[in-house]
Amino acid sequence: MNALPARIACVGLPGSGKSTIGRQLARRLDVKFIDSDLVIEQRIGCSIREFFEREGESAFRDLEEAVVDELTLDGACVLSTGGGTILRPANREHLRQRTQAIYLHSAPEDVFRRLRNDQNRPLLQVSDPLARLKELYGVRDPLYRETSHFVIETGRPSVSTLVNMILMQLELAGIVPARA
Ligand SMILES: Nc1ncnc2c1ncn2[C@@H]1O[C@H](COP(=O)(O)OP(=O)(O)O)[C@@H](O)[C@H]1O
Ligand SMILES: O=C(O)C1=C[C@@H](OP(=O)(O)O)[C@@H](O)[C@H](O)C1
Ligand SMILES: [Mg+2]
Repeated sequence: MNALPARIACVGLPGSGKSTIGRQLARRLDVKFIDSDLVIEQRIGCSIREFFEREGESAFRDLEEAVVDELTLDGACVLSTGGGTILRPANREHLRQRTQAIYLHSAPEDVFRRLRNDQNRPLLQVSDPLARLKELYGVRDPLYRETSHFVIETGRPSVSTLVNMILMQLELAGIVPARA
């Protein structure tokens, strides 16, 4: 059994449930919850969508890389990343080496259903968001897999069932203690 509790990270497409599941998982493990997007928004003083529009994606990725480097050295926590965090090789390496990374695998159709009416995802403010999600999936799915230690299928189960499934995987791997 490892020294407990571990640093756990959630990776996956926008709408795969990283923020929602990460928050519940942290509560269940009684560790701090950190959402890298919220940390970035606190630092820039505006929404990520506004920042994207004003400064462009690459300025956002620079900031994200600095924040991920910092947060993956923080103590025991559940860290929910942004969907594009895995695009930068340094982020993939930090997540792989410093955390137990969980890929919340979702089909583009599932996340499309969840995010249809969400105005806060800058990359999906296009005329055909489903086509955009399929494109993102094609590029990113191999990178999520390369980064992560566990893959969880999120298509059908509820958030609380997924949290239980993740806890079970982490217990089986000896990363968190088995519940009584
Ligand atoms: N397994 C799930 N079943 C149903 N709804 C979900 C599931 N996972 C996430 N959601 C919903 O989808 C939306 C996006 O989730 P969110 O946690 O913001 O995703 P991410 O942080 O990966 O972009 C939220 O409204 C959330 O409640
Ligand atoms: O997929 C992406 O490139 C992004 C996903 C967002 O996070 P979520 O995955 O929580 O939506 C956020 O980091 C930013 O808008 C960029
Ligand atoms: Mg999120």
